[in-house]
Amino acid sequence: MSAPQLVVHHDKELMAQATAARLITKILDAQASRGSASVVLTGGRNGNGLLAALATSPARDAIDWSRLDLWWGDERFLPEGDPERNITQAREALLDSVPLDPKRVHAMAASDGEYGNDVEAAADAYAAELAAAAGPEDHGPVPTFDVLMLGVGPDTHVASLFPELPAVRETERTVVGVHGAPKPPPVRISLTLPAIRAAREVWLLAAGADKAGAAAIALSGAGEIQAPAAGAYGRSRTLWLLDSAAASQLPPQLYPPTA
Ligand SMILES: O=C1O[C@H](COP(=O)(O)O)[C@@H](O)[C@H](O)[C@H]1O
Repeated sequence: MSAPQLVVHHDKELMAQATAARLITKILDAQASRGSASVVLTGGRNGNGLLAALATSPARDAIDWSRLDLWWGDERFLPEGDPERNITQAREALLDSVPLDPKRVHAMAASDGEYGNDVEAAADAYAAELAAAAGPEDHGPVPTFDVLMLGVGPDTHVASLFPELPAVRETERTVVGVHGAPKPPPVRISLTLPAIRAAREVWLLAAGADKAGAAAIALSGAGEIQAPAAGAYGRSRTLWLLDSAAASQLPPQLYPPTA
């Protein structure tokens, strides 16, 4: 477990641009040292803002997009192409404008896909895809993602792990179907906390005043069942990327930093 580190940007636009630059560097470093990079994308406003910033960065062309694996932390279980699906929004923000290898874009199934409306089968299939991508060096059923990003919801949810729902209590499976999510749509697919913790680096994104309470709770010692964001950490690094509005309720011992 790595203790959270905080980076607070002035506003959400700056946070998106700086985080896009950070992600580009991280992908380049991973490709240089391991040949390819793996990134887990998040849905939501902050995640899509980051992808849009990356799309307009001239440095995006430094990335070898054909040597990048993209995974998702969660997906809204809706028909293919639905505008509310996380992958639809990611395609629009960035993915359709860069030369990715389609075989390395690991989408979670849609509700009209090969598993039909069976969200458990769709979750199991994603778990199997992750397990097939993991090697002996990963010591488990999930690849050691270079960066796994999570948008923090105003209720402290991350991926589709909502406070007190069964998915956040999962300790064995790496991917689960989620029912009864308080944020629409109610049916979703999500990585679990054990899968999230397989990542080398976990980046939690929180921008906007509506995230201030969630950041304060998750960073103040709350339990992960009540505050799922508190249970998200990486093997080597856990980075909270905030804007000043989202940092406005942090306790003074956390922010602002003392000299
Ligand atoms: O529904 C979701 O919400 C969260 C956070 O979204 P935001 O719009 O409040 O930033 C996101 O992390 C998750 O991937 C998504 O499915």
